[in-house]
Amino acid sequence: MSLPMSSNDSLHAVIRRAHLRMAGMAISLAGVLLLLVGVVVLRLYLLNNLHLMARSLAYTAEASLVFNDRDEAARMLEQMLRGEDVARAQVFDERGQVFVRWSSGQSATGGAGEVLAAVIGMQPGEAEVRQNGKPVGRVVLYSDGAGFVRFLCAGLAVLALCVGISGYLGMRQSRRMLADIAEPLQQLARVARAVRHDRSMDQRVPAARIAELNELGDDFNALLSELQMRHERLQQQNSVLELKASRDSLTGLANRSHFEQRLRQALLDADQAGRKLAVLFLDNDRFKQVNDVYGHAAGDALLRAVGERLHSLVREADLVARLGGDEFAILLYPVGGVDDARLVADKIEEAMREPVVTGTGVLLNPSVSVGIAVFPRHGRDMETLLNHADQAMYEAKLARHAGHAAIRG
Ligand SMILES: Nc1nc2c(ncn2[C@@H]2O[C@H](COP(=O)(O)OP(=O)(O)OP(=O)(O)O)[C@@H](O)[C@H]2O)c(=O)[nH]1
Repeated sequence: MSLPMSSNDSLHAVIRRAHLRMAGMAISLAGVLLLLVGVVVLRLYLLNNLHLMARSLAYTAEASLVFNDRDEAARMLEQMLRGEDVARAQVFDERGQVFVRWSSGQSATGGAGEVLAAVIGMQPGEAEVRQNGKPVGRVVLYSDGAGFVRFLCAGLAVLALCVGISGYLGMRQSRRMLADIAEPLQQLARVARAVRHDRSMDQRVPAARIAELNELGDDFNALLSELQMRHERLQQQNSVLELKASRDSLTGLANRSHFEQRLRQALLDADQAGRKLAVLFLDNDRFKQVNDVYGHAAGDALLRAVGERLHSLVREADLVARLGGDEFAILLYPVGGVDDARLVADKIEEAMREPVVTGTGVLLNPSVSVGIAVFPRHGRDMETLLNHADQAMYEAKLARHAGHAAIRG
């Protein structure tokens, strides 16, 4: 059976409509057939009944006809037919003349029964009146069709009840089917939507009662697990790449581009929040000599050691970076002002007093020159601040070059 469907019909609506139609059609068909069979059987029964009644009247009317007593015949008809499903009765004498008539008057069905009886071809019930085997008259009875009307009313009421009950059962059945078929599909759609819109791959389709749908859900879940695994692997690889892209490979500190990115963000934030930040620019003193005298590996060891010491001196929120070569930078945010930044610079100088021992046992005296720039006092943008700090560092280095030895052998 094909059902007309609009593209927006839900599965629930389709199942419910199909159930209702099937139940309605089945019950209507069965009901109409039963009514037809019932009418045929009832017609036979009523006809038989009418004949029996006519025969019994024929026995009773025998005396009235023989003694030509019409009053007695009329009384007898009234007595015997009142309350029966008979509309009219006629008693004929032996010449075929009407001897007496009887009518029930206003019928309970208002005439509809008689029309119905005529429609289904209900014939009158007849019986001969005999005396000593010789016919002396005839009794004819016409049905008032009340039996048919009662049967039809009861039949239609039962049919309506059956349609109602089957409709209700159909709805219940469709609800159960909805739970078994539509709900797993809805869950599948919900999870697919969550994956598509929110990229949330940790949701799974619950188990379904129907084997095929359960298998579909399992396959979908397996696919999701695979996708989730790949997604997590990609995320891990991305974060490793991101980390690599923002780190200096020698010291493990932030590199220049990451430092500049963080500095830009911090400047925006400090500007909005009315806070201060400081940039410390650091350059190793006479670093070239380390490389020249002890080799590049010793120079690397010194750079790593300086990086570690710088990192250990600042707060978690601050950022230490190697800008390249023997240059480092520190972002202090938030900071109280120039004095706080100077305190950090002093701590750096203090930390550099401790010599560095390389893997090959070479003892190196680290020394760095530090320049300070504070936002907003020395500049409001990154370039100005870095230039200022660089200039300050250069001046500090000039002062240092006077006497400090960078290498102690
Ligand atoms: N070992 C090592 N050396 C590096 C690295 N990157 C740059 N250098 C060297 O570091 C030296 C930096 O020297 P400069 O800053 O120009 O000079 P300096 O000797 O520190 O002199 P001042 O800064 O004036 O005190 C150069 O010789 C570079 O070749 C590195 O990753 N490892």
